[in-house]
Amino acid sequence: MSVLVPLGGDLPEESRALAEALRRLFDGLGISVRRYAARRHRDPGSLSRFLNGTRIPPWEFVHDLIRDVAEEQGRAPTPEAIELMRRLHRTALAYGGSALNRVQALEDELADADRQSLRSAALVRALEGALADTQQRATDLELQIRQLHGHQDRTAAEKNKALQLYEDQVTALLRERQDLMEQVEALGEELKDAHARRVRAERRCEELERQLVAAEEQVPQEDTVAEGPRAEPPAADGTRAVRPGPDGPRAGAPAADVPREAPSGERAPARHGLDPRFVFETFVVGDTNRFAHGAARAVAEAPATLYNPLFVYGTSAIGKTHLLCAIGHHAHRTRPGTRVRYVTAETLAHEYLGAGRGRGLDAFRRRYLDLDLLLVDDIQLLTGQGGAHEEFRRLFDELQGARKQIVVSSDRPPKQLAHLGDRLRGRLESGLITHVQPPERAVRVTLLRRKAEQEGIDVPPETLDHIASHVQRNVRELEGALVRVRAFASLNRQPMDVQLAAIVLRDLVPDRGPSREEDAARRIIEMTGGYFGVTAEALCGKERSRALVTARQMAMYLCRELTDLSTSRIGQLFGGRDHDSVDYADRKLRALMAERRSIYNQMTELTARIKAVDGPPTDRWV
Ligand SMILES: Nc1ncnc2c1ncn2[C@@H]1O[C@H](COP(=O)(O)OP(=O)(O)OP(=O)(O)O)[C@@H](O)[C@H]1O
Repeated sequence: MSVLVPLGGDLPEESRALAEALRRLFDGLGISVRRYAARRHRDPGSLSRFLNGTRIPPWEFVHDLIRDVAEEQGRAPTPEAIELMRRLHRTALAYGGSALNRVQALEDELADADRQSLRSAALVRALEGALADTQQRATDLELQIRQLHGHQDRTAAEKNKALQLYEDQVTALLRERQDLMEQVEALGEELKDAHARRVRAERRCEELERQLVAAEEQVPQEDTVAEGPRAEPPAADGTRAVRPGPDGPRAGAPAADVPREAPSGERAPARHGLDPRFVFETFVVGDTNRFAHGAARAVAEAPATLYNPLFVYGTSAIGKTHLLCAIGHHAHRTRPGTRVRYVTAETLAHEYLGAGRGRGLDAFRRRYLDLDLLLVDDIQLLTGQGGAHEEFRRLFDELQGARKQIVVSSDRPPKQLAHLGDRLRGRLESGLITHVQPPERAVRVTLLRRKAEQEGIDVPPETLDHIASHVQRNVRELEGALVRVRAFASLNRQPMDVQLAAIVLRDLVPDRGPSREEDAARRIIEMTGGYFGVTAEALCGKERSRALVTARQMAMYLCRELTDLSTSRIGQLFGGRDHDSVDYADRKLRALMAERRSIYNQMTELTARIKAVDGPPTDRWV
């Protein structure tokens, strides 16, 4: 809208003020009137008149100019600047213009006021709404707070009730626990007693079983040939006992007390738990055992001076027990009065557990601390039950401190005896460690020749050589092979030549890794049980019916012959029996096979069946 301003005459003050403000604003654009008029499509004349105050421009022009100047200066027009110009423009219209201008100005102002009033009314409405909302929310929250307070009170009351209940229960349980702990203590004592009684009863059973079998064998039987002098049964304490003569132990024994060679399958009375057959004189020396033999001799000749302890290790049946016993015999023979004891680690642990506490334990300790020479076989089988490792370590320290000799054997080097604990293992490593390896061929031939001589049989050298070349790892297996060849030859009335040996030995000794030996033994037990119609559990159990005893002995014999396991380990697999039981079964079966065709046939058939199967035993054994 264009506004007319009166021409000529004095300009009203208000118009001049507006024109002055417009000119200052326009200067901020930094361009000429003409150029600005061209850019905004305006008439330059009118534009000049606005600026010199001769016409009052419409508000839109003023507003545009404010915006253009702000843009030119790189900013937005400030509300204060707009308001200032608005006031100047209104004043100019009101006082500097015509009546029409004034009407127009008042209308503008009214419109502004109206807009303002509308805005204020809208604001009032919005605020009223917001107030109502806020009040409503406050009311809601108040309600929620009251509900939560109620809930909180109820929960606290319930919690207090539950806490009280728990406290009552805890008090009752604590009381019950105390009672139970007292009962546990009492039962523990009873259990210890019962355990000791069980160990004693087990030993008694073993002993009676041997006596029973020995007694049975005295009774003449149709199919049985007398067995000759019997082996001395082990004493209840697990060592092999001295059978006293009428005047005390071994009256009339040779002056030097040299154990005589016992014929195969029999055992002369033993002394100090030492097997009388195992002396240095009967030990065949070769490259694989020379060092161990030399160390054993040195220890036997001067106990507790050179190597203490002496630790001998190697696989099964390569002469470790033989060397231990030989040391004992030699020491005893050359220094009469030397107190020697040979014991398996298993027996040692049993004795310790059976000793209990108090006097029993004192007696146990005295029995060992009185010794001059302690020979412990199969240390790998020393159980840690009831602190047996610690006890043995203590005995070890005291004996060593008192300059008493200790000799220990094992199927593995001390480093691999982690289960004995670091302290005991350290003691075992502290002396001389010797490794015995399976004998070389020449030694094996010598051993076979000697065995044949003892048995009084004539075996051609080439047959001995054939056997020696086929059975390499285990002397027990080697001797077993000779027994088999002999039995087969005698039953078939054939000469013991190489052909016959080849037939008997075919597949006799399987090539099996050591880790599978126990699996193999378990399979043997299962299959022998199956063959005789009894379970493996019964075979390893305590029942002693005649049929079961024979089947059990056959299984033991086969385990010994067909695996590399030590006799002690085999005994363990048979329900925790000791190695004497296995030795006894072995001797008995050898004799029976040579005498009774039925037994030989059964053993041959069973062996063939066992060899035909190659796989792990069933889960029952796992
Ligand atoms: N070098 C040897 N000279 C004479 N006999 C030997 C020799 N090596 C082993 N033997 C004989 O072999 C049989 C088994 O030996 P021994 O009982 O000493 O074995 P071991 O190594 O202790 O085995 P295990 O750990 O299974 O008991 C014994 O009859 C023993 O006399």
